[in-house]
Amino acid sequence: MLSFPNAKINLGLHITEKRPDGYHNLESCFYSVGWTDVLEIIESDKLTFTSSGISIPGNPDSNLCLKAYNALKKDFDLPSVHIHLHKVIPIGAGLGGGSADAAFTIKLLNEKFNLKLSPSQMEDYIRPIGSDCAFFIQNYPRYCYNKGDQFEDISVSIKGYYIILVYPAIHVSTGEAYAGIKPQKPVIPLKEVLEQPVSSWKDTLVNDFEDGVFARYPVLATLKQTLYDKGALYATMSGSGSTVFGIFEKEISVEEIFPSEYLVWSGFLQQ
Ligand SMILES: C[C@@](CO)(OP(=O)(O)O)[C@H](O)COP(=O)(O)OP(=O)(O)OC[C@H]1O[C@@H](n2ccc(N)nc2=O)[C@H](O)[C@@H]1O
Ligand SMILES: Nc1ncnc2c1ncn2[C@@H]1O[C@H](COP(=O)(O)OP(=O)(O)O)[C@@H](O)[C@H]1O
Repeated sequence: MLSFPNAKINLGLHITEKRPDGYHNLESCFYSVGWTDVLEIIESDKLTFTSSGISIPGNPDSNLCLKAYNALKKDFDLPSVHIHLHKVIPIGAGLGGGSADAAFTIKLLNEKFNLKLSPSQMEDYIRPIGSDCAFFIQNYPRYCYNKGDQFEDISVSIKGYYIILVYPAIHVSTGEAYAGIKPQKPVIPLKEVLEQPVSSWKDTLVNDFEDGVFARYPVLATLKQTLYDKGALYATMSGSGSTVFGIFEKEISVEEIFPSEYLVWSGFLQQ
């Protein structure tokens, strides 16, 4: 059985407070985009994991797909499987690719072995594996809060706009990005900003990680400005970076804008 774990972007991101457990509370809007990995699960005589495409740092035995399998295995008599992941979404890029792989593993196993888990039960299995994993279970644009693992529906739609995502081959560690933050409540509530048209977001929709990460990697600020120069209505960094994206009213050609080592995805937003 095959599935296609997709990336997310953050529309606004406020780190509001440090929690007693060392994590941070945040508020953001997670928005699914069509940059995808490919995940296949087949029955096998022993549990194995392989990957192709972009090389994944770390030991394959600790891949998030296996963590997701093991989380279900504790409660269900699952058969052994072979999991193959073809990695396309850049890693450590603020796109939540690894979290999507974990969540889609749970969804695929639920379907393949008819476990009859509800979306909220699947969210409970995946939450301990990574803060933004739970989003990918239901996978539609939502306001998120707490550690980024609790959700509310929201009226925001950028469906039909054209988006360009650019990963400039810089790996930002999520933990380090959080370490550089001074938490504070936003002046204008995020939900209020998101109800306004995209064309007004430039001065009001803010990612709190930008200042610290741009100070370390000034090329990211240049990249954001390039997207505005090309006509973006709105441009920002996604999550803790380093991917920067621009939202455009219509399709634009991305050829020759960016250096060849950058990974670029563009397309119309479907949700
Ligand atoms: C920043 C965000 C925002 O969308 O996305 P990405 O940039 O990763 O896509 C997320 O909060 C990333 O969540 P996720 O990538 O799942 O983080 P985790 O693996 O759970 O945590 C990595 C490290 O980041 C810090 N961390 C993470 C989440 C959180 N709410 N507070 C934190 O302080 C902790 O130091 C933790 O050890
Ligand atoms: N299936 C996977 N895909 C990507 N990264 C994975 C995966 N499994 C484990 N990891 C580990 O998780 C880390 C961050 O993954 P990723 O979700 O891409 O980050 P981010 O959400 O910050 O973009 C990587 O450094 C990698 O070592």
